[in-house]
Amino acid sequence: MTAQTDVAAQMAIELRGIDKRFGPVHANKYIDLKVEQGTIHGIVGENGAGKSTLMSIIYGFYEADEGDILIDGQVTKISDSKIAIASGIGMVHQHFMLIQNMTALENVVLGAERGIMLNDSMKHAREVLERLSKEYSLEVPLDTPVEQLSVGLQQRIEILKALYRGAKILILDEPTGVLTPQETEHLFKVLASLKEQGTTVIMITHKLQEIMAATDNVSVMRRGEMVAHVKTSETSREQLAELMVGRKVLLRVEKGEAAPKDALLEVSNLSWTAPDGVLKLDDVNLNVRAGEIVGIAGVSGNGQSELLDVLSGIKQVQKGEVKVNGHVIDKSHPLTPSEVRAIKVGHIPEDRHRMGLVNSFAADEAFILGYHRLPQYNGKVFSLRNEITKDCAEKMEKWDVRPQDPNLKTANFSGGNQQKLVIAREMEQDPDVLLVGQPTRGVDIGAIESIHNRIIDMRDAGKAVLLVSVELEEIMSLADRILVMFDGKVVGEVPASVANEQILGLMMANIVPDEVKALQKEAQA
Ligand SMILES: Nc1ncnc2c1ncn2[C@@H]1O[C@H](COP(=O)(O)OP(=O)(O)OP(=O)(O)O)[C@@H](O)[C@H]1O
Repeated sequence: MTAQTDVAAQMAIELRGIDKRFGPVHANKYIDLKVEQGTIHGIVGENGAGKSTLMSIIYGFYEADEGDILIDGQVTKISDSKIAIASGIGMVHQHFMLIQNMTALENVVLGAERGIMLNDSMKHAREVLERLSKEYSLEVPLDTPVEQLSVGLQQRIEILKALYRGAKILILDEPTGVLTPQETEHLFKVLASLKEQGTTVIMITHKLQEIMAATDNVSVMRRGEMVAHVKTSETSREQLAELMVGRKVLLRVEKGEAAPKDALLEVSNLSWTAPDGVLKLDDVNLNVRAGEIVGIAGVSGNGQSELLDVLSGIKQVQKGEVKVNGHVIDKSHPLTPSEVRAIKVGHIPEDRHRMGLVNSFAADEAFILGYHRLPQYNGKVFSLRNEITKDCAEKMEKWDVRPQDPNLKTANFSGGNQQKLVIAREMEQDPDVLLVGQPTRGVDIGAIESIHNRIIDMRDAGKAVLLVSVELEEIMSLADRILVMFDGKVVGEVPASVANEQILGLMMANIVPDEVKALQKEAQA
């Protein structure tokens, strides 16, 4: 054995010259990567840099046009996921691959056992899963249908599924994008215990503080190339951001004082009950004035999503009243989402896949989605197609959506670029009231900077912005006033100048600290 193969043998996985094109898009350009055994290795890079493509090649979803993959020092041809799994590779995708009406146990066993799920194999699987759950703090209710479980628990099932199939190398694509801060903390504990037992973890994330907290080494991609490999202990968030984007990035938002005027959005005594009888919005009262950003903080699942859905017309008002720009919306005056848009309310939905885009549409079609009934488009979409495409191309350039191809199907854009498409569409309509849900989920650091600046520009242009985000840092740096929701209620309000993580964290658990109570009394007086 040569000295060189000795070095390679310590690597759990090594990539040599991996190259991949999708038509004209050169997604991975001769990538070299070494991932040491038993480490947590971060992969960062702008939206569209080629991270997911590279991981999909390792997992056998795509085959590289050129290059070699070495597992434990051996060149391994991974032509499909079955071979990847047999080679000890597991992957947890950004969008989970679980069958919603099956239980956790059934999901884990599905596909891993030969033939039908026999009682014996289920019994064995249960024993193995119970052991794995204990060993790695991955407790989940094994017999509950997945659809009834939180995203955090669903992610644990995905990890268990990979471990059950014998994964020694676990790839996580953007694992914390949909997790609460508590769930994220728990996930990092799980990853640390996996590492302790010798598992290698590769994690794609846009969150540089997570890279700093959880990884041993980081590789940086930019525009299809691998531009740097660094030890986490020898780098900083600022340096990583600069390596990713190729320029210095401002990690803090800069904004002046707000100059709010009259309320453009007024919500009075709004309640909404889900079809299963659960009260999701409980007597919500709030207003957003022209020229201010009101942030809503809270652990996800406390009514924020339903609030945005009702305000945007996706769900109908059942009780109470919403006043937008002088228009009253209530039970007897409901409005559809396109009618709400027509009264100049923009909506950037939290879930771009379910609500923001239609995957089979081309970018230029996606760009007028929701606005196609406005007089300028209604009945004319076909005859105006060339203009719509040209307009879309211009906006894509302005918003740096990559690739700048208005004919590309939305499904074929990277996650962050899909988000930029939705944001560009909504902001370019120049709404008076902008409802924003998780605007930077899955978005890279350079694009976050530009999205944050555009939200502040909207405020400074006299628009009313209601921002829902599970990222406390985002809420604290953008909002002028912060409301906290718990169990469908607004439990309190804090001026951004006073807010900090501790105060908001307590309020998110329905404990209003004395200093906030005093401020509220003062405001009432
Ligand atoms: N199936 C496909 N067909 C055509 N182009 C594709 C396909 N999959 C990815 N691409 C393109 O390849 C490039 C790399 O995309 P990829 O999803 O790997 O980026 P990423 O770094 O993971 O981005 P993000 O952080 O936004 O998820 C992008 O330009 C994307 O549009």
